Formats: sequence, C-alpha cells, structure tokens
Amino acid sequence: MAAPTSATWRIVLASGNPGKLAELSALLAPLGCQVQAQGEFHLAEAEEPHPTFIENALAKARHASFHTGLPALADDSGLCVEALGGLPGVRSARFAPQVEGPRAEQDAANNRLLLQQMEGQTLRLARFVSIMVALRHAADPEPLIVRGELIGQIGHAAQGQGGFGYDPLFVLADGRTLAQCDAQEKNRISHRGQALQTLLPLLRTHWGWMAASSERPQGWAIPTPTLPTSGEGVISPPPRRGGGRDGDGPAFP
Ligand SMILES: O=P(O)(O)OP(=O)(O)OP(=O)(O)OC[C@H]1O[C@@H](n2cnc3c(O)ncnc32)[C@H](O)[C@@H]1O
Ligand SMILES: [Mg+2]
Repeated sequence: MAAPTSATWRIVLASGNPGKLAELSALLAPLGCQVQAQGEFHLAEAEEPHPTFIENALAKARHASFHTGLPALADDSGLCVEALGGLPGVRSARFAPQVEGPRAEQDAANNRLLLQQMEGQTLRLARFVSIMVALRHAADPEPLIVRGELIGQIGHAAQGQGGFGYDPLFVLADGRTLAQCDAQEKNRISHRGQALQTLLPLLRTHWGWMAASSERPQGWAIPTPTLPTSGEGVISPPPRRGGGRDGDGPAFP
C-alpha cells in the first residue's frame, strides 16, 4: 500500500478565534497537511466550563473531532498575572462582562479591566500559557498534550496594533509589547509557538506525520527516537497467554 502523503492528512482546528487560527495555520504550514478551521464545518463553539486549561483544550478538541470525524487540534490559553493570583487564567477570553459585537471589543474591555485591576501594582509579572491537545479521533485514548509559555510584564497602557487579545499590554524583555512584534516573530517566541514546536515532532513519531523536506525551514530538525535493537534495554512483548484480544484485559491461562 502506498504511504500516505502530507496532502492526505487533514486536521481541524478547534478554535473560533481568528487570531489564533492565523497563528496556528502558519505554524502548521511546514507539515503540508490540510488545515481546516471548525468554522468551515459550521460548528458551534464548544463549552469551556472547566477550571484548567488542559480540560478545556480536551473538551474543544473532542467536540471538533466528534462533529467532523477528523483529527483535531485545540489550544486553550490565557494570561496568568502574578499579582492577581493567576487571573484572568482560564477566564482570559471572558474576563470583563460579555460585550456584544466584534471580538476586538471584548478584547478591549478585557484589557481595560486588567489595567484597572493592576492600578498601583508594582509586581507586574505575567505569563501567557498555552496547552495544546491533538486527537486522532473523538475517542482517542492517547491525546498528544503539550504546553508552552511566555514570560513578560503587564504594561501601563496599550501599545501596538498587531496580534490580538492582551498582546498590546504584554511587554517583552526588550520593552516592546507582543502587539509590536510581527506575526512571524510572535510565532517564534509565543506560548502557542513554543507548544506547537513541541507538538510537531510528536505528530511525526506518534501519528506518522512529517514535513516534506523541501518545506522545512532551515535548522528545523525532527528528532528520531532510537530504540535499542539488541542487548540491554530491549523491550520484548510479554508472552501471550490464552486467547485475550488487545483491550479485553488480561487473559488468564
Ligand atoms: O476557545 P477558542 O475558540 O480557541 O478561542 P478563545 O479566544 O475563546 O480562546 P481561549 O478560550 O483559549 O481563551 C484564550 C484567551 O486568552 C487570551 N490570549 C490567549 N493567547 C493570546 C495571545 O497570543 N495574545 C493575546 N491574548 C491571548 C485571549 O484573551 C484569548 O481570548
Ligand atoms: Mg474559548
């Protein structure tokens, strides 16, 4: 049977956030797979009721995979501010009371509330966190789960036009905000970029997906796991006893 080519791989992005979708599509481009946003399938957004990023990311990926029948990738992310005990955290998208209208207005309201809560704070340390989950199908018992983070400071006023969400308030070590970086630079350093750089090799080793060599950016290396073939450390399957099938539990003599 012919080996699958990258063109035969499809993945649905379990997000309704256009900023995230643009970043994820660019980050996945080296794989050469077909990337589709859940909106193309007219999917309603998944509920995100959980107190942790990982549970929400799983819920989003499972929802998208269940309704499309495709492998799915979800990111649950947020801003964790030290002086606010980790808030807005999993509530980052809905920090301020809900604003009707374009997403940018909700982002602006969230930023205003954050600035208000940070008034008088000298400790302005913050982290962007991304937990990413990839599922082969909705009942996949082995989700690939990775994380990425970016450390910075909360500024005193919004600066920059790029990115989305809290980017205009998130100040990097060089004094610029994330909204003052171009898209490529943000993807290179961001929590989402870091998570995806960890995920790409796992897609290869666990799912058999790999980038076409001509499409790999320079210096982009995929580690190949080496397993011992003889001698110490070789793991042999246990001898089969009885007629149990995989997944049926232990088979007794
Ligand atoms: O759930 P989906 O549909 O993916 O879209 P969302 O925007 O609701 O995404 P999350 O539930 O993961 O919430 C993440 C929020 O955290 C903030 N956030 C996450 N990553 C960010 C980034 O790179 N730059 C700025 N803000 C970010 C922003 O407010 C997001 O709306
Ligand atoms: Mg969300």
